[in-house]
Amino acid sequence: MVAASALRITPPAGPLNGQIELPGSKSITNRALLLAALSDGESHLTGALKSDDTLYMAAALRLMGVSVEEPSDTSFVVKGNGTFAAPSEPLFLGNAGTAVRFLTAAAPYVNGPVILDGNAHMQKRPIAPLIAALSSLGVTISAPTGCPPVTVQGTGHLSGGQVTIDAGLSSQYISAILMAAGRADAPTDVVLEGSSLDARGYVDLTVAAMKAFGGMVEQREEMSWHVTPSPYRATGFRIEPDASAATYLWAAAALTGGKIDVGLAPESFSQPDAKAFGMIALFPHMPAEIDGSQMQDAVPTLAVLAAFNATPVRFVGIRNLRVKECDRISAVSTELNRIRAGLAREEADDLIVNGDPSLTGQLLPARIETYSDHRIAMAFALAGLKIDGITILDPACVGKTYPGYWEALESLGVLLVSE
Ligand SMILES: O=C(O)C1=C[C@@H](OP(=O)(O)O)[C@@H](O)[C@H](O)C1
Ligand SMILES: C=C(OP(=O)(O)O)C(=O)O
Repeated sequence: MVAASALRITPPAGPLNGQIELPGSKSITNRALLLAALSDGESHLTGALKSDDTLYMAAALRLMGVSVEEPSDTSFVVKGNGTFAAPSEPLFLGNAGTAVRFLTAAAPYVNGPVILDGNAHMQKRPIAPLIAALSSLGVTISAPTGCPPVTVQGTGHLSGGQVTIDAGLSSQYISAILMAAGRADAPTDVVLEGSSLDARGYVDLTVAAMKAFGGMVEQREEMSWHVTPSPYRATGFRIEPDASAATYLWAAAALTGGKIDVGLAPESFSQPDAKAFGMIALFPHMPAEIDGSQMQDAVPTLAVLAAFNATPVRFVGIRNLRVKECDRISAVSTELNRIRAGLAREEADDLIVNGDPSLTGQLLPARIETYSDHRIAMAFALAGLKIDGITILDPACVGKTYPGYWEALESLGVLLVSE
């Protein structure tokens, strides 16, 4: 079914009820793969996500001489020895932000040249602040366009020291440096420029994953972290289910008045997007303003849900959504307006959704453009649970993080027709 060029969704007649086994967390899987590769010994990762983003990461590590085996659909066995071989070809990482950013900071451990590249979308996603930070640590590195491709001349070492980084565009720059710094020659102080950090919860995930592999890292102040080098230790590591994936199912249940068990209570996730549950639970009385800065990947889910809310919702703190897989502020606004003109608008970097519960049950034919962005496809499928006529173009793009998404909806009784 995912080979179809479009999927038409039929609104279910009643509430969606059932149980769904979520895929593993993308963020945690890609952290664990890198940390296992930087460890000496054999790590067993279970509950892992197998999707475009994690398979690009695994393939890149193999090209750098790391043994990465896949004994099952949800596990990886990684044998690292703490060094990376020079890859014989450029590392192609699709549109996986985590893989590109994390491997860029780890590339100095290669003894030789490394080129990190991605698809056309990735070649528009900024990486200059990470390049500047690594240069200041003495790494020979360049990315002439400010986006991938990135070329690193590795020496097998990272010096450590003090590094200041502008993480205004992505928290992944900090996570990348912290993980790499665990193996540096000297302690590293990572200091953030500015006074606030969007997506801070992802840095907390990084710190937790480093500690699980024996890393020594502490947050010293609001805006600084200290890493003491110590060899990462291979370990058995269980990856938690993906919280961003859970948001679609929580929203599907809220929209249809059903109950979907995703196997884990919202408060049990350590990933930032689980916070979105608090907003979903308020539907159809979501607040007039939602700050998306600490649950960024859940904003498309919340925005589509907001289209059916009793009152309008303004999303603030979402500037970074412009540099994700696509410009998500513009994509969500454009596609909501495709369903019905006036349903959403952009105001500077805010998104305003003019919730209208009377959309429910209407026939509003709309072919939703998904911009190769898994989250646009998954979020707009939710509109198809309430409105007749919603067709999702390029449905296979969900393979970036949730290849089983359409099957999950079908297992809940949603009728999908391929076109
Ligand atoms: O560190 C991570 O795993 C992630 C951090 C966030 O990105 P930014 O830090 O670029 O906002 C998030 O959007 C992305 O899906 C995963
Ligand atoms: C922004 C995302 O991904 P990444 O930055 O890891 O490519 C996402 O999964 O929504």
